[in-house]
Amino acid sequence: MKREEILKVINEADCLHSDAEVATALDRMAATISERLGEADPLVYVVLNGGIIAAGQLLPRLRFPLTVSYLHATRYGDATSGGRLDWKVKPQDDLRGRTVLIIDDILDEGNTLDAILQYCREQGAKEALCAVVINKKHNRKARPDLKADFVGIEVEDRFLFGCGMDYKGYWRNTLAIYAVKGL
Ligand SMILES: O=P(O)(O)OC[C@H]1O[C@H](OP(=O)(O)OP(=O)(O)O)[C@H](O)[C@@H]1O
Ligand SMILES: Nc1nc2[nH]cnc2c(=O)[nH]1
Repeated sequence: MKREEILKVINEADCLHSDAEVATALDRMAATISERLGEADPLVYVVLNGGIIAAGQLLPRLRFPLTVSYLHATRYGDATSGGRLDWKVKPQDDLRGRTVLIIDDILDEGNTLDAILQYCREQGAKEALCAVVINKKHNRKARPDLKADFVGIEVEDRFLFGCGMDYKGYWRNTLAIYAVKGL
């Protein structure tokens, strides 16, 4: 994409949640996570690429013992609708008997997190939980009862970017959450 097009996307986008609103949501999430997992010595996994901002903002708010690593799974690429999940890097630690917390930017249809959590449980995790900054509100979840354990903000059913989410590779690097004009 040309620089002018990249700038046009953000200039024309609707800002759905400001930096301050996302920060407040992260504070709330961190308090709930700390209450639930403060004693659990969790293995925390960031889902690359989208989870980098969520994790970078959330982890310093968690003031209890935990370890952090990453996994890499993707199913959208540059498209605005998802395909098959492509596992690029699976968790490298021994998950047996551990509490696992997965951090990602968004639970949309939920195929990504559903597969990741299932994998962790198959590997022997005692419990596998997930935290997302955004839950997208619609009735196309991979399973009707699919919910994240910790959610920051419920967002309308549009194609989003910012806060880790990309538009054709760009604009992951905002805290605020935007919807692409017309999408
Ligand atoms: O709930 P779902 O419909 O499965 O979508 C959610 C996933 O989509 C995005 O990742 P993407 O596949 O775009 O890869 P990326 O993290 O590299 O952007 C996002 O970071 C989530 O991991
Ligand atoms: N960038 C982006 N990635 C997603 N992955 C799942 N839903 C979305 C979305 O709305 N925007």
